[in-house]
Amino acid sequence: MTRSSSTVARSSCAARCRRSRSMTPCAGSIWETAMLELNNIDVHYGATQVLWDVSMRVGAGEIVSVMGPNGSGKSTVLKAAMGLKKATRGAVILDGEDLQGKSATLRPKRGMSIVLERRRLFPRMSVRENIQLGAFTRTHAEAARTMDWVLDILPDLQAHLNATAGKLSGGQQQMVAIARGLMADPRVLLMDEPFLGLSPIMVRTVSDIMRTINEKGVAILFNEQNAKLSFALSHRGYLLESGRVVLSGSGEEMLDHPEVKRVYLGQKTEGAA
Ligand SMILES: Nc1ncnc2c1ncn2[C@@H]1O[C@H](COP(=O)(O)OP(=O)(O)OP(=O)(O)O)[C@@H](O)[C@H]1O
Repeated sequence: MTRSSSTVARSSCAARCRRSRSMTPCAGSIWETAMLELNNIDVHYGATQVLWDVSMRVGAGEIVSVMGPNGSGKSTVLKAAMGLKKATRGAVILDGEDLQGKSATLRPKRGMSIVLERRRLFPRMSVRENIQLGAFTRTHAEAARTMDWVLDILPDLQAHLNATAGKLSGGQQQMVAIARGLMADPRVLLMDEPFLGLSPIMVRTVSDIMRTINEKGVAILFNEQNAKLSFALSHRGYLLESGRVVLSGSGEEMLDHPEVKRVYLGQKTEGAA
């Protein structure tokens, strides 16, 4: 299959997914009332372009995944959304406000925060100190209130607040990283490879935590290269290949797409040799 024929087929599928959105509970009005929008984003590292014309939407209350193979640009999408990597073209819109070109520190103030890939904790600091770093834009009183809310979502952290972060297991460290992201009291939480390096049990635990966070009214945009995990957890998903969005739809539609099944789920599909 050639790239061009594949792209045409996939683009029409993406359009069909959008047109048929009322068939799925997650889309419809949510699509129309996008909270976070990436519009036609290009990103370069030096002279090398890694994202081309990437457009994505995250509606209030949605879990949205970005799936794709190694090096397809998933992390760069999240970094561009968070302002950690400047897009060379396009716009990042949060609740109608164009954040493109504005400082990354404005995002938490506007209700967006990120859980970085590989946790990025300060290993010699305590769990409490690591978590509190996420509240750097907030008052002491606000941070204290949010800490209670965070510990309600992640009660297992309570017993480890005074422990040295670097001594925790990978799964516990991921909880700390999530807690730190939540301390900004975000309305949209970006999660860069939240399952990286976790055991299957911890993957289930972190998936459940993501659902709980979402049920509390926080929209989530996350990336993951396992198709099943990505699309089973998300209301909607995007497939990114070589820096381009090649397919989008509801989680169910993505899991049911013949190409996702064949290439990313290793399933034989009708007509396949
Ligand atoms: N700091 C950087 N400098 C130069 N190139 C980079 C940098 N970061 C990423 N890249 C390149 O940009 C492309 C996209 O990388 P990115 O990390 O966004 O992909 P990814 O889909 O998240 O990959 P992975 O699943 O392996 O984390 C890759 O070709 C990568 O080598």
